[in-house]
Amino acid sequence: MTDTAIEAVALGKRYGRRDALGECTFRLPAGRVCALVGPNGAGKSTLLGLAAGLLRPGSGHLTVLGTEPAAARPRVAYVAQDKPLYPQLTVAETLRLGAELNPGRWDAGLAGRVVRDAGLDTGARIRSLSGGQRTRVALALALGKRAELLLLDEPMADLDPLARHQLMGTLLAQAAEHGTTVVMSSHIVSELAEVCDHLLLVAGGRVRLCGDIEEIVAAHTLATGRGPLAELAPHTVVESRATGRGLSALIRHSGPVGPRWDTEEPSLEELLLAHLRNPDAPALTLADAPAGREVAA
Ligand SMILES: Nc1ncnc2c1ncn2[C@@H]1O[C@H](COP(=O)(O)OP(=O)(O)OP(=O)(O)O)[C@@H](O)[C@H]1O
Repeated sequence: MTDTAIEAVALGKRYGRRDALGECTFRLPAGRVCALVGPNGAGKSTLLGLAAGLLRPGSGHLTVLGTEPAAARPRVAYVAQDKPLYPQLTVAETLRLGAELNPGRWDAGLAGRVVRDAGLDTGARIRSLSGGQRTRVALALALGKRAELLLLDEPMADLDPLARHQLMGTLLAQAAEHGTTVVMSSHIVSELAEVCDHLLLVAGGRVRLCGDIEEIVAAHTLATGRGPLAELAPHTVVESRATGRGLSALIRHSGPVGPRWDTEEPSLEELLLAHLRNPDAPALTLADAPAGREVAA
């Protein structure tokens, strides 16, 4: 078993003349729960489709669980953004199909529990279900597969808060018990902060941040003061804004910050928002082991 779930080297993908992803280089260690974040159109679904072996790279290279994405498919579960299912099948027939397609791996108890927990009628046809109920069936299929890598494209978007909380709990418990790697795209940053330990931020088809969340946060400082901004020049300034108290800057520190600045660690949300507002800030990719070292900027 490889210690790397996904490795991309100069990965690129075009649709016609449009670059959806370009020059993406990153490594996701196995066993992590990774938040895949980025603005609309950033390339998140494209990246997940490539990792799922459903799209082919236009350039560069991608390995999944130590092999080509297509070869890894039996060990990977992918829940696409639109949660495609067969509308004419019932919930029970859908789960039976999951069992047939995954001989030797299928966990019927877990898949059944995920649908029964919401009181879903297993005789109901998929086409009669609400969006959130369909999502639940799609997640039941993904979890029942007992995959080594779960690729989830906005899995929680149409679930009610209780269902989100409950399904996220099931997902994390399963991931922890079986060492499953999870990659989850979402726009709900506050929720990701609670469940993810790894971050991949893409914007404009490029990797902007990648690494352990605690280490990425620790590499940044929120500095507030009366300036001048030039005092922060030794550091990488991701964003600076005028506030009631003078200036507020999110920096990637290189050494101590001057005494005229109050400093604190940013929250993940503050850090992500600053990077999303400033997509041209220098990228940061942290090595994952042993203590997290910067390997590229
Ligand atoms: N099938 C396609 N044909 C042509 N262009 C596409 C196709 N799929 C995606 N794109 C384009 O590729 C870029 C990346 O799209 P992608 O769906 O990967 O972004 P995303 O980060 O998942 O966005 P969102 O957060 O809105 O779901 C966008 O500019 C999009 O218009």
